[in-house]
Amino acid sequence: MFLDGIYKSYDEINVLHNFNMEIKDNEITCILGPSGCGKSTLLNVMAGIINPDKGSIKNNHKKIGYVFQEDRLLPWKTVFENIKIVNKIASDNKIQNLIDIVGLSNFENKYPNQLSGGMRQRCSIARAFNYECQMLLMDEPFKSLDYDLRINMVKSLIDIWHKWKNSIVFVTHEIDEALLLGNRVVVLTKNPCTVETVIKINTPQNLRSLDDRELFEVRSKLIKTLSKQQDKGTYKSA
Ligand SMILES: Nc1ncnc2c1ncn2[C@@H]1O[C@H](COP(=O)(O)OP(=O)(O)OP(=O)(O)O)[C@@H](O)[C@H]1O
Repeated sequence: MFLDGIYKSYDEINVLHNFNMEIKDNEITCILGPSGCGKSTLLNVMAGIINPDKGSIKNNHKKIGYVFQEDRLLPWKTVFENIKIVNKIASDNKIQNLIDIVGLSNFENKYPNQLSGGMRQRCSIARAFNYECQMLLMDEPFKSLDYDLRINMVKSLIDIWHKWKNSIVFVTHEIDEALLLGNRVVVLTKNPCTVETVIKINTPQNLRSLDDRELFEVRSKLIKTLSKQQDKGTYKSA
């Protein structure tokens, strides 16, 4: 996908101003940027949910999935049914496997109001995996999870992506998530939102550990770049 000269304003706020970015096929692109810089707006433009004021999007992907910051589950459907609904021909075994991957075994017949916020979000992630899209947009999908669960979800996402090799665009405030997941990490600026830096990480995801030399060097670069941005206090690194 290419975003070419994208502009998007809300009233007097120029959120995206001549924004250009390429999302490579079959890669995970992680996006970091100051709070309120326009990351969700950018994903919404990519998904076609909002139209840019100007600019063009070149996209070969017919099926785009989206994991929103909130779970958006159907309250009258169970966990199993919420996951099934986006791909009704998926086998029950496949859906059960996704439920197990996201750690919701034994909750298949529960309704969203019987789950915690983190469990609902994991259900919405399983639903996105069941959708089998060519491009998956994920807006801070693990933010309601505690550290251990987040790291487990990162590992599950890597396993699924290895089988599937679709394009994933993953917005996060967590540097460690970006380090473990991204083939590329894009840092955005605020007012207006533009691409500050793109860092490529060469070590394959399944061989990465946060102590690796390459990740250590990328972390230092990211911290340096992000510290130039406003709201640098919103970034966390374990
Ligand atoms: N529908 C809207 N109407 C008016 N202003 C909006 C609208 N959506 C977003 N904005 C403004 O646009 C800017 C970018 O918002 P956006 O949600 O895209 O940022 P973000 O980087 O995703 O934020 P966060 O890191 O807090 O999730 C913010 O100043 C926000 O207040």
